[in-house]
Amino acid sequence: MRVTEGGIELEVPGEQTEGVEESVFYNPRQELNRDLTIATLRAFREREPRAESYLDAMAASGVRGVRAAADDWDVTCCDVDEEAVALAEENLERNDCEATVEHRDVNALMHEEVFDVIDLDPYGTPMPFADAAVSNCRDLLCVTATDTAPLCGAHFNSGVRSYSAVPQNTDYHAEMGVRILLSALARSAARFDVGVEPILTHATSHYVRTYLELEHKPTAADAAIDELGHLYHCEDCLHREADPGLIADPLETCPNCGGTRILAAGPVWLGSIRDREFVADVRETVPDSFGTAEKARELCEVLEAELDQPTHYDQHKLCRNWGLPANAMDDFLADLREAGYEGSRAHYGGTTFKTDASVAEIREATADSLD
Ligand SMILES: C[S@@+](CC[C@H](N)C(=O)[O-])C[C@H]1O[C@@H](n2cnc3c(N)ncnc32)[C@H](O)[C@@H]1O
Repeated sequence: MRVTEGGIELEVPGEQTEGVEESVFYNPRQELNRDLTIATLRAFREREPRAESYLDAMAASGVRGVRAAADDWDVTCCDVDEEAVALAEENLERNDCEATVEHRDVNALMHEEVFDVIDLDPYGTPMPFADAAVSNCRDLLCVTATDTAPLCGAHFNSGVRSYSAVPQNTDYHAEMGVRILLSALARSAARFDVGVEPILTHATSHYVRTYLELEHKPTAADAAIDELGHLYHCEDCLHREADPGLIADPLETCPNCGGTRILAAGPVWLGSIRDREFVADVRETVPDSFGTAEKARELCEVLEAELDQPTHYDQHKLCRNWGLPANAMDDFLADLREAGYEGSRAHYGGTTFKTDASVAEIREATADSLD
């Protein structure tokens, strides 16, 4: 079937049924991910003009590589699958784009060659590729993880195995995934004296995507490790606390309700998940011609305004816990701000928000409007 995306044309094997395209080599649901990738590459090149080489490490149809090559990146497409490699070659040719195409295990390639930008987009966890990527990427590492159940603690053992951390299944599950992934990548990078700074991260539908600016310096690796810590979550009243530092000081009893059903997660990334200015640059770089332009810009806008707190609340879940009907999110946030707290929407979904108020303070600040 023929697919058009970001101004390029692809031929991918598969059937088009009722407008939904299905192919093992091309996932239309990842178009937002790819549009943001291209916008991020453009914004990053403004920031770091010497960045030239881009490795599409898991090329499949070659869609990312073709789109980057059309933007004048010096592209290498790699895939371990023979059919994918042939397809990527055809799609490059179809769009008059040049790139090096490698048919091999990308871990071996990354250990042999250094790239300015590496894009990891595997099925499931990216961690088997993390060591080779962080040690052989000069400037920007782009990573997708689609194993959201292990990341958020729903598949606990798998999460522990893949990420060498303890994830917990909470009401902020997508954010748990973001922070477990960033923690694991920061720790992998630190082993090679590389520091990571997440300049853009989002959790969208069934994946987490992050862009890490790398600094090859032990002090930068130390600074990234300083962003790690633990999260404690009360299953009864939804109170949560962040505990910075690698040495955990676990909560035994909830300071809000006295409950003892406390979940402990970590090490997680407690630092910022994006650079606001960079996200604004990305938003401004998204052209109208991108299929997901509106969605991409909206996502960037929410990310720019989102507070840095390491967990978000779900307003509906809180109100259910209090046995009260939820009101409009704008009114709810206005009450928090009027009471002197910070409040923002979160990009994790319609009823999610962030605040510096504790669960008890939220209850008090919004009581008049909800009761
Ligand atoms: C999710 S698909 C990539 C999708 C593509 N990047 C896109 O945006 O449409 C994952 C690809 O990774 C490839 N892959 C898996 N393990 C690999 C490895 N060790 N080295 C290179 N490619 C690998 C698979 O063959 C598959 O084509």
